[in-house]
Amino acid sequence: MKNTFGNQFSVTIFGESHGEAIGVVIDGLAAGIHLDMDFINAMMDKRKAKGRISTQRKESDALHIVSGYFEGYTTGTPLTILIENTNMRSGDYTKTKNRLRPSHADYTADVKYSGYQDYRGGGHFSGRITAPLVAAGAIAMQVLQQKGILIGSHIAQCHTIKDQPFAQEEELLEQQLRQMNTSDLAVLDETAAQAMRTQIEEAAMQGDSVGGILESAILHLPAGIGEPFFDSMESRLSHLLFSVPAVKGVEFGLGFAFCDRYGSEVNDAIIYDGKVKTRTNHNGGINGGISNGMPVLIKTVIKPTPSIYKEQDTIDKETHEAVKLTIQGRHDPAIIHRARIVVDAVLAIGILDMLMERSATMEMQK
Ligand SMILES: Cc1cc2nc3c(=O)[nH]c(=O)nc-3n(C[C@H](O)[C@H](O)[C@H](O)COP(=O)(O)O)c2cc1C
Ligand SMILES: C=C(O[C@@H]1CC(C(=O)O)=C[C@@H](OP(=O)(O)O)[C@H]1O)C(=O)O
Repeated sequence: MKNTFGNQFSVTIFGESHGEAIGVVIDGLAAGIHLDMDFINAMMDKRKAKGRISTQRKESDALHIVSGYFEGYTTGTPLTILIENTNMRSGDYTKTKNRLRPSHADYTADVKYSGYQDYRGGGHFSGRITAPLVAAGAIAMQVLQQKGILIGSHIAQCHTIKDQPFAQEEELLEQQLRQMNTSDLAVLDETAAQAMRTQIEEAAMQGDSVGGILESAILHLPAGIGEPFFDSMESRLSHLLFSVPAVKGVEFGLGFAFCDRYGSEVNDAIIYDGKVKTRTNHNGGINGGISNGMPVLIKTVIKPTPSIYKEQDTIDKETHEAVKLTIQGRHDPAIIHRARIVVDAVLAIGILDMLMERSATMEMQK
């Protein structure tokens, strides 16, 4: 299915950045779940553009639940959420309509949709469509939290500034996740946070943009979730992560850093401490595509925002002549601080879907 993800907990997203509204249809929610709107809105708030480090397009992202919800509880039928677009400046895109933005989806959208796509603001390819994704992820997160599962991320690196890494010790990691989940700028080290802000603001002043790396963790996930090959936990989570605009790389555990290590250095010794555990967690909580009960550890690379104000080389899509592009409009000088909650949201969607698959199999056959 093209615009839908999930087998048991499925989300279908729709809308364009400059259309009337964007939204999501969620299927697979049980009847009788009391939605914690304060929790859901707090997650929505973390994606919002704030200050000089974000786009100046301000949207309230108010959630209008139009189906599947009655008197504070889910009904068990498809839950549809609409989010109105209220602050568009479509004129910014008129003059440069034929000039394909380097690194954005203007060219690929044009080829795929034969020129019928809504080009304003990147249309359906806009980061704006991650707002309904966060709404769906917040609902999934609420369900997971009731099962004791905790998900969170921090900005491990923004351009050249590094945060301290997540703690390896589980109790400390849990504290850090809880701290990040109440922070607006998800950085552990306050000095690094300030340096990141400065670097983003400096890039913005130059008409440029920066990217970075998010580090995420999933805690208290039981062992045994996932499938051996095509639906391995890595496959399912990276499928979702690569759906987020501007994500260009994902790694689990040591990831690419495995390349120059000996097996004897990076094999995770198995121990028993009330339950089966590993002494180290280089594999990021997953073996054979299946969770092993240790924290699931993921890194995600977010590229610098494609729409920059410096002059760029491109072509006119009608004439194919080489032209210069100077954009107008309101863009994020960095995406990473807003994408962090989108990453948490898609991880929650993926984990809930996999847990529901597992429990459906066990319930029916055991
Ligand atoms: C939360 C969020 C905000 C974004 N803001 C912008 C933006 O202001 N300007 C822009 O050009 N791209 C922005 N992007 C990224 C583009 O949407 C994305 O790079 C583009 O759709 C091309 O997709 P790709 O980078 O995955 O290839 C944003 C992405 C996210 C997740
Ligand atoms: C509006 C949001 O982000 C937008 C993401 C985006 C893009 O190209 O991805 C481009 C800009 O929007 P516009 O269509 O107005 O140029 C950003 O402001 C949002 O995330 O809510």
